[in-house]
Amino acid sequence: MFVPSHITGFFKIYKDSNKNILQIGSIGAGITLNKGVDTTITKGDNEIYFNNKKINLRPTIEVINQCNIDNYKISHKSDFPLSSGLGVSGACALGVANLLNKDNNKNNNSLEMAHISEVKCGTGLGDVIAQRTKGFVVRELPGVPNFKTQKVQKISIKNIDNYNVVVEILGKKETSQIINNPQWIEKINKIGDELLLKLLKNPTLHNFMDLSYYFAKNTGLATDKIINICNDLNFTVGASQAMLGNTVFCICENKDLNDVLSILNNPIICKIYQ
Ligand SMILES: Nc1ncnc2c1ncn2[C@@H]1O[C@H](COP(=O)(O)OP(=O)(O)OP(=O)(O)O)[C@@H](O)[C@H]1O
Ligand SMILES: CC(C)(CO)[C@@H](O)C(=O)[O-]
Repeated sequence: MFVPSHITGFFKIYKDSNKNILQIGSIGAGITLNKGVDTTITKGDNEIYFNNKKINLRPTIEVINQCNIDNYKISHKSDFPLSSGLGVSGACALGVANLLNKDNNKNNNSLEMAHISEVKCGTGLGDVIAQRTKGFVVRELPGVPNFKTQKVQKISIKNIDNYNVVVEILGKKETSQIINNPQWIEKINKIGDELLLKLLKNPTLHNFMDLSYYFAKNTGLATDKIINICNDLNFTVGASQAMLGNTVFCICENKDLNDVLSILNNPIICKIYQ
């Protein structure tokens, strides 16, 4: 079961504790990539493997707990590491939830299960909704119900084959340390507030990258190192920090790909997956 990775460019957090957990989440915009996580479930001793290493991956465990299964071996094969702003924990949670719900025709539940797991673990607020939608995704209301009420849009991209998403992972950053911190929430929400409307007025990849860079820089989430790399990539469609990680992502046209690769140390070339 393949689930694409997801990069959030900018977002705003909605965490009202009086609300149902399905309504907690974020609004924002991002893209899914053709690299991600492939998950399988076989019989075993209740173990979870991530790229052949046994780990206790909380978002996956949360999904299992909701399903009451036993004697499983879950294997996540991922193109990217965890904690890098690429929505890998969400891809793992949604992959398991999709597999566990496939047989009993409850597939609509799998998104809810994965979202609940991500919110409980503090590992994501909107990734799995975008990962289910796929493509260039705008989330106009927080949480899962809005997926059903069409408040999640897939923006069409003209000439999509001409675009590459180049990813450079510089280090790790735990999402929960940011989205559970009141000072960061305030900064993120102050800057993130008007960006979605600006994107919807002009829904292009170029504008998405401009707004993502503005968000990364003005929230203070991006390090100087990331800002410098983004500035070096200013001849492209745009470059910014993948939220919420210590990772640069750049969208470039085919004609600029070699120049982008020459600037980065460990570039990973992806395509937008829809
Ligand atoms: N070796 C490990 N063993 C167990 N859990 C791990 C290990 N490495 C990372 N994790 C867990 O993986 C999860 C990563 O979630 P996190 O949200 O930070 O990253 P992500 O989903 O990959 O990216 P994003 O920033 O896009 O959400 C966290 O719960 C973290 O504790
Ligand atoms: C919080 C987040 C940026 C982590 O990847 C993402 O889940 C989102 O856009 O809500």
